[in-house]
Amino acid sequence: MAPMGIRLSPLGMAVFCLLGLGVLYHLYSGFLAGRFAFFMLSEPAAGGPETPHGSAPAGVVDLRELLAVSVLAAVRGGEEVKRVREGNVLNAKAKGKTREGAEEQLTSGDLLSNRRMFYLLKSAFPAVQINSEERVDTADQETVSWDRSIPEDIKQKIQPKEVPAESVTVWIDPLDATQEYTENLRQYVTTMVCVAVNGKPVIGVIHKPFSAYTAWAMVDGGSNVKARSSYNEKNPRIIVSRSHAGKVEQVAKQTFGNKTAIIPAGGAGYKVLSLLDVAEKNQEEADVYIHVTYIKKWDICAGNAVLRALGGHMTTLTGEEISYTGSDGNEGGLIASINMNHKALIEKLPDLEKTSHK
Ligand SMILES: Nc1ncnc2c1ncn2[C@@H]1O[C@H](COP(=O)(O)O)[C@@H](OP(=O)(O)O)[C@H]1O
Ligand SMILES: [Mg+2]
Repeated sequence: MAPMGIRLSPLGMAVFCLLGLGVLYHLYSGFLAGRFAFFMLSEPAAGGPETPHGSAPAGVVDLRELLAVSVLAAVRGGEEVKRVREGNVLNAKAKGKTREGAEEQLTSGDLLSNRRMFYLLKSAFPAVQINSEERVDTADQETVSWDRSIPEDIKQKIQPKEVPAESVTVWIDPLDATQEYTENLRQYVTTMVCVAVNGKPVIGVIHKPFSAYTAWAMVDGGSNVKARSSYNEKNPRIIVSRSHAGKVEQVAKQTFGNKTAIIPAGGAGYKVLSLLDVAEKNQEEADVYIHVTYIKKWDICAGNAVLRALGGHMTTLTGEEISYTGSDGNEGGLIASINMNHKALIEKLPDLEKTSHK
């Protein structure tokens, strides 16, 4: 049998210590040092380390640049959405059904906008993960490049802020409210880009192609849009889906009473804008946005980021934050509000499980 106690000679001890130091040095100079550098770079880096072309070092992205490209992508995608609608050749076809059995439409507007938005973002930030509602046809690449210019209003309001490229997930919705687009209800249509960092929605862009209106916001950064000065907390107007409603009317009435005003509208982007101070002719106003069926993360991420940046909230119906990494679906419904007691709203909601079995 081997002896239980092992004795090392002084030479053995020295070799052992040297080996240990070697391992520590390797860890520190490689992985840990990299992490530490990213951490330092996450601080606003006015005049920080830059490559000769003024862009962030490899492996790192500047959120201000990402915001600028996101706005451009939403606008450029919107041009396609508008062009297809005005040309009246939508080539609409069914791409499938939702879990509730509603037909999901796909048009040339969705596909052409997606192509533009995806390749613009991908060429500007090749290292970043991009999740889009529509599939990208790699055989049909578009060569669109970003000239690296940052619009004046973004420059004035936002400081450069670098984060590791691997922590970023971009979500694109090339045409929100496709159903309404096919019905020519143009006011509901938006294009959206969202940037999540470690799953948290940080940058949101919501663009209305038919009125050339764009809202953007960055958490802990700035925005070009703000909350309204007041909200009706006692008798809130509830904005809900017109084409994927599920039991939302029932939920809203059970929560706020039978007389509560319910506004059916298309598009998740449009419904988030209805909670804000948006000076737009065809934009309705509401106090709370509720959605009870399954929904995809590209539909809600940009609105979630904008609300969060302005001090509002978008959570599941049980009050959980939605993480914008991993799977593309959100199962828990959503409730969005700003300048209201969001927790109190959630506590008022009926148990959805019970409601759906009624
Ligand atoms: N139950 C569901 N399943 C899948 N997608 C849903 C859904 N409910 C809503 N959505 C999507 O969420 C967006 C907003 O929905 P609504 O207008 O009904 O409020 C729409 O996105 P798209 O138009 O981008 O497909 C819609 O398709
Ligand atoms: Mg959508």
